Amino acid sequence: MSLVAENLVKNFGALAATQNVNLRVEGSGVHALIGPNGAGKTTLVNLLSGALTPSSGRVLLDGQDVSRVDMPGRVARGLSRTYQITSIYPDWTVERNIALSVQGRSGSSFRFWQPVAHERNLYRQAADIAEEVGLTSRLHQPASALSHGERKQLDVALALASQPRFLLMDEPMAGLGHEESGQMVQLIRRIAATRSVLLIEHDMDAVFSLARDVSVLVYGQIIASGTPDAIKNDPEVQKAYLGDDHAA
Ligand SMILES: Nc1ncnc2c1ncn2[C@@H]1O[C@H](COP(=O)(O)OP(=O)(O)OP(=O)(O)O)[C@@H](O)[C@H]1O
Repeated sequence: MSLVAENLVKNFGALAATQNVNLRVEGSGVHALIGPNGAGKTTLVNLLSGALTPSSGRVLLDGQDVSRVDMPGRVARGLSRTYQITSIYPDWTVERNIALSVQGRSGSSFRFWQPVAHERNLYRQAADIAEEVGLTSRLHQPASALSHGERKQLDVALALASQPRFLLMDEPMAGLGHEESGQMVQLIRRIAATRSVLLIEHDMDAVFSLARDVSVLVYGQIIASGTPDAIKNDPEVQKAYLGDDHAA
């Protein structure tokens, strides 16, 4: 189970948003990607997920070159992502939002000869995913009735609908209060027990409590990769990004 960026480059005109990035995300657990605003974190996730094509370099999924494979193709190979801006249908119930995502991402077309059994199966899977993200009690509520934190949980549920082995999470704590952030940390920990998670996050307490490995991106380049302790104590990282707050 490995997701690898190899000499990855992305240019937007004259701007090199991703500069020769080498990154290896492997095994279950959380690999955090941190860096200042505009460092190129979202661009890198877009390259890994297939939303963007690299200017040069490769993305390897379990050793296979997927650089030219589109997003649905990568989802089918076990790579999914959450977004900074969610794509939830507010008038639909939580259950329906998840069920449609299961159907949409399973790649299997509608089985017209057993529609009822198929639908039952979709809703059973939706209920299982809702349970995993802690939304069972909200299953039959419209998504518009959810709190901001619950909506983030639903966003994670939609990403889990394709049964990914790799999950790219783009700022899942953004806009969450203290308690909601704590719940999201627990949820990510549960997810990462059996999956490989690449987490982009500005909340350093969350990053350092969750991550097994941390990579630091500055001006499109990875300036350091290592354990949370090694990163906290790296003078270059402190200078470029962390300041003294997280120095041990
Ligand atoms: N489609 C695009 N066209 C042109 N420039 C872009 C495009 N997408 C991103 N950029 C630029 O690339 C750089 C990296 O942006 P990116 O959104 O990847 O950074 P980020 O680290 O995710 O930032 P943040 O933490 O604020 O979300 C920025 O200078 C941004 O303006």
